[in-house]
Amino acid sequence: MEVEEAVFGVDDETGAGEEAASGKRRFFSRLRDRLHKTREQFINRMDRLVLGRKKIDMDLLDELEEVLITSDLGVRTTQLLLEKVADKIKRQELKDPQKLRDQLREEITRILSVESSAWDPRSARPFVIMIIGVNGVGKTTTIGKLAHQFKSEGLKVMLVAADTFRAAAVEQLSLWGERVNVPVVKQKSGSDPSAVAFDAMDAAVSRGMDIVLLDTAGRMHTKVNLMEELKKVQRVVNRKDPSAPHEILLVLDASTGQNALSQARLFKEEIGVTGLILTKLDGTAKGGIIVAISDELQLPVRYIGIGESLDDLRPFDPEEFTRALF
Ligand SMILES: Nc1nc2c(ncn2[C@@H]2O[C@H](COP(=O)(O)OP(=O)(O)OP(=O)(O)O)[C@@H](O)[C@H]2O)c(=O)[nH]1
Repeated sequence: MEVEEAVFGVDDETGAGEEAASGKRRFFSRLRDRLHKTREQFINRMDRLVLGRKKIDMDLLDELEEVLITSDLGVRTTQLLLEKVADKIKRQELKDPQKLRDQLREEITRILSVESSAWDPRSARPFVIMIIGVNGVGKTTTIGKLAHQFKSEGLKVMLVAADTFRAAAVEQLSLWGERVNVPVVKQKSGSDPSAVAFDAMDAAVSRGMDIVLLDTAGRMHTKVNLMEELKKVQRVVNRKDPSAPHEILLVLDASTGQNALSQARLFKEEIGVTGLILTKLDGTAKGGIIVAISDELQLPVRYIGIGESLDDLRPFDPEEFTRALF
């Protein structure tokens, strides 16, 4: 086993609160900016729909249905939203077409606020996070960004290259390790991923790590082997620490729209996914998929990715997201 060395820096906590607040503000304006294609596809079309209308009639609801479906909210979630709107109209609580927007925003925020256990990486040591998802969705990049964030919070992070099938994947993870200055556990290409995970668990304990980020293979999700292999990694980690893995996060590429939804369905069925990370919400008009996935799968979105730089991954806040979108 090989563990690349890293030096851990000491964080300067002076003005940390202020810095966090201004970081949040900066992220919000970037989020707003990067969601512009989804906004154009969804919100702006909805706004144009109600423009100049005096009442909400069947025609308007039909057109709204089309906007929702073509914004990747999916048939099921679209029906749910339309039922809520129809219900409000029936109860005379919604008459003005101009109020439709507020109504939808409220409902969508509710859908995105999936109930879940608190996200608490300090609840165990090491806190083991398995990152899963098909190739190309942004897994490795996301691991790099997560490592950077945890490290800047003063946590000791270790990366584990359990995607041993592709030499390039191990190499890419090593580069991230160097870039954010955290150790990477790896073995030679082709070795058993669960053996890498097994050794990594020992290394993490002996080196007093706070966070272990496990990168896994992502060949096509239709291959039964992949699921079996992921389960094996999960079992091995669990044997080392009965409370681990503490999170199994599924990474999905939002720009693939309905495809991301079917991947999520399949992974959830096979593996005990605990949460989601939606990447590439920038530059896509298919961002509405986040609503469909939350509604159908009832899994919390833990992080969203809105670009390629280190700071373009943030914890997901439904309120902030809908505020930026609408
Ligand atoms: N625009 C944008 N690009 C992203 C985001 N996250 C990741 N990417 C890019 O997506 C591409 C694929 O990312 P990887 O991290 O290599 O994806 P992976 O899932 O590890 O893929 P494999 O290594 O092929 O399994 C890279 O070019 C990333 O820079 C994001 O939030 N926005």
